[in-house]
Amino acid sequence: MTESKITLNVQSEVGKLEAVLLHYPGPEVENMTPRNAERALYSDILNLSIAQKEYDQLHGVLSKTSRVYEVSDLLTKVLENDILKEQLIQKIGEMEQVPGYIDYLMKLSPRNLSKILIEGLPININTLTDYLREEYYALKPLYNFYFTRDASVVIGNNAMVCKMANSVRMRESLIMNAIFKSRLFFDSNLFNIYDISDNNPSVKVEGGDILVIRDDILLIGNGSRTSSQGIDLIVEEFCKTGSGKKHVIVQQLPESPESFIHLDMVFTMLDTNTAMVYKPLIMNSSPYQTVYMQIEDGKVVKISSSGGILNSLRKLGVDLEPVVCGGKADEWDQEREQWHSGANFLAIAPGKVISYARNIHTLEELSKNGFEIVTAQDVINEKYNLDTLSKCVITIEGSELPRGGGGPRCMTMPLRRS
Ligand SMILES: NC(=[NH2+])NCCC[C@H](N)C(=O)O
Repeated sequence: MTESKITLNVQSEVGKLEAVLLHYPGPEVENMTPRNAERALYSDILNLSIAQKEYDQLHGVLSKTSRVYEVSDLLTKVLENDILKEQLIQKIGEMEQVPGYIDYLMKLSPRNLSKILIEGLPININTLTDYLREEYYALKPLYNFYFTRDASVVIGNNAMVCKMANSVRMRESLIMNAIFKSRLFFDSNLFNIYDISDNNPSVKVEGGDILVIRDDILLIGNGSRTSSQGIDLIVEEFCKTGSGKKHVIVQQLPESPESFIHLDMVFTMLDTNTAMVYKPLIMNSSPYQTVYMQIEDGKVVKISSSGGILNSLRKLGVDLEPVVCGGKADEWDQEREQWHSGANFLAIAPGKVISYARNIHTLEELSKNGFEIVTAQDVINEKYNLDTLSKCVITIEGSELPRGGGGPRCMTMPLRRS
């Protein structure tokens, strides 16, 4: 990471990625047992050493192609400032109801504190009540922090801090808020959904549900992680900035299975004119509505049901060719590959995307659509010059990482795209 500040700017899902925020998965992802894996929002427990090797491939490709920021480095820098440190610790003490640990945390060095805030802090057991509670942690590990996509989002020049649906991910948002608010690294406006939600428990917003399609179009998933009340707040904030027309397209999502948690698990952009779709939900008729909202000079002037994401976008001049996750032939392949984040792509430039190597039917479909398949290792070793390829999928190994419940889009938070 270099030192100069950058201005946040994201106006699309596919513009050339210039800066991205990552978190290298550490011991926090293993700090669980089958008894509490579900509470950690995991369907299985990862083998960390393999997950890290897989993550190295993602990290390697992104470091070659854009500027990479690591959350724990930024957090450590923030904690070097005593005032910011105290503000963050107080907030955590209050939100996670651990006032008794504040003095201890304040005495830790910035690096050590950053580690504990991410990897968790075991509870001091000196009362019978604590003993019988069978709780191992005072501060739970941030099991899901390697999915940096979810706790904050950059929309235009704004950083938005999310209000997570599950308390086990709440600290991620507090940390992201401290990082943006410090203004040490990024120039941007900041709005925090927690702060503007007025403690309304119905307000929930997570970044995996938010796609910036164009500077005037947001596509938002509405399901277990992002509520209608949350979307109404985003609409209000999004309306306030700038003048003229804006468009919000909302796609309802099923509550289960858990692979439908975010919109980016069923729909992601691959190029200016191509999207990856999970066909049963995006192209077939289903009980899940697509709703179009038009906003003019700060006011919602129209809300109507619209026949699907592709149709809504086409009306706004964004004509997308869908590529079917799992291939067109077999619904089981579609279901299985969607489960392993087969629709979750990150574009690092128009038509240049990253995905897991395991989803072979999806890759075959992409190949039929003119995408060259190259491995992350070959890109890292400079066997390919990405500038000379027009459309490509860079594949990373993914046996362990997808067990956490997400893919390349979930694991990356774009800070700047051109
Ligand atoms: N943008 C995404 N789809 N993120 C996936 C997050 C998965 C994570 N286990 C959770 O349940 O929160």
